[in-house]
Amino acid sequence: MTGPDAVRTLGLTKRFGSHAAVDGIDLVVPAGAVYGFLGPNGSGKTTTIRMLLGLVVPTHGRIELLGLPVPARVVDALPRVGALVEGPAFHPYLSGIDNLRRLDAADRTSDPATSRRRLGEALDRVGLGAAASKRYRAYSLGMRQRLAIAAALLTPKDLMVLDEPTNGLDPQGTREVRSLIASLADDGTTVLVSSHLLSEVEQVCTHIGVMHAGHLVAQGPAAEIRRQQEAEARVDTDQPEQAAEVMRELGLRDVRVTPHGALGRLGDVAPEKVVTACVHAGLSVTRFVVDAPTLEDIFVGLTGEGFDVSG
Ligand SMILES: Nc1ncnc2c1ncn2[C@@H]1O[C@H](COP(=O)(O)OP(=O)(O)OP(=O)(O)O)[C@@H](O)[C@H]1O
Repeated sequence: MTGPDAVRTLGLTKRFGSHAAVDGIDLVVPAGAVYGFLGPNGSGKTTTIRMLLGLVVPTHGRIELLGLPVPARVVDALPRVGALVEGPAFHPYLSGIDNLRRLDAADRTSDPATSRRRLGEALDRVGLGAAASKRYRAYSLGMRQRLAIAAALLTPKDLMVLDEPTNGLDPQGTREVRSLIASLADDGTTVLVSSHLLSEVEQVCTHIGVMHAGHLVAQGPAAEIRRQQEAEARVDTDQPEQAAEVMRELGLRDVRVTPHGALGRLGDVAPEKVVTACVHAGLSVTRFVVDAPTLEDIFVGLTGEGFDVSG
């Protein structure tokens, strides 16, 4: 997709007293991305999202949403942004569709003439078409969260911002929300989704940003972060010291000698170069392995904290 990035911030900062909840972050969410905004609880994700949506005034920094400066043009940007931040209040004894009808009627920007069609489309969009007339109290947790997303989709959106949409959901509900995120992305909607549970979003993210203590400690395409951050090459040989020397000369970092050979972080060095250089140096290589770290490993390295993978 071309056009401006869906979200861009520069030096975005929020202080509460002397505490910087968000400390000078430069967030870039490209149009068309599913951006996983990850980090442990309290790392500043919600505060960032609230600033993006004009709900909290930044202490410093600039924000652009869909190419428009916020807060100056927030009124023009927000109708194109669907948000799930606090979750709308639904009436337990009303059906899903009646709940949406109430919300739509209360929205001064929506057109009553098209309400019926838009309600149907939003419910179908989240897979609740068949359960539209069931009472809200009979919905499962996953269905409730999908109805909240439908509420954000009553008018077409270019960007969806979902703050911890899988919080409190069982594995089935989590899968439902995840597949909904994937289908929103298929339709060209940019999605910014926050989570402290890596496993819940990593499968659907094209991009990730990792928050730690108010700082954005990593950001970029998910594949690139996986590739660049920590991939390690391991050479098994009966001449470990010489192998380590070759690896250092090639520019590998953190090179260590092991009982069976040597290993080091590849960085930008192509793995095949390691093998070629070892062979050229006259080493007999008995095994060569590249260990790509899991995102979990990377986050533990970046934040010093594990992500709760069980939920
Ligand atoms: N209104 C507020 N007043 C004072 N401190 C606040 C306020 N809102 C957030 N904080 C603090 O800012 C820090 C970041 O909180 P934030 O809610 O943005 O984190 P988070 O990453 O979204 O975590 P969580 O997933 O727990 O919501 C925390 O230390 C929190 O206590």
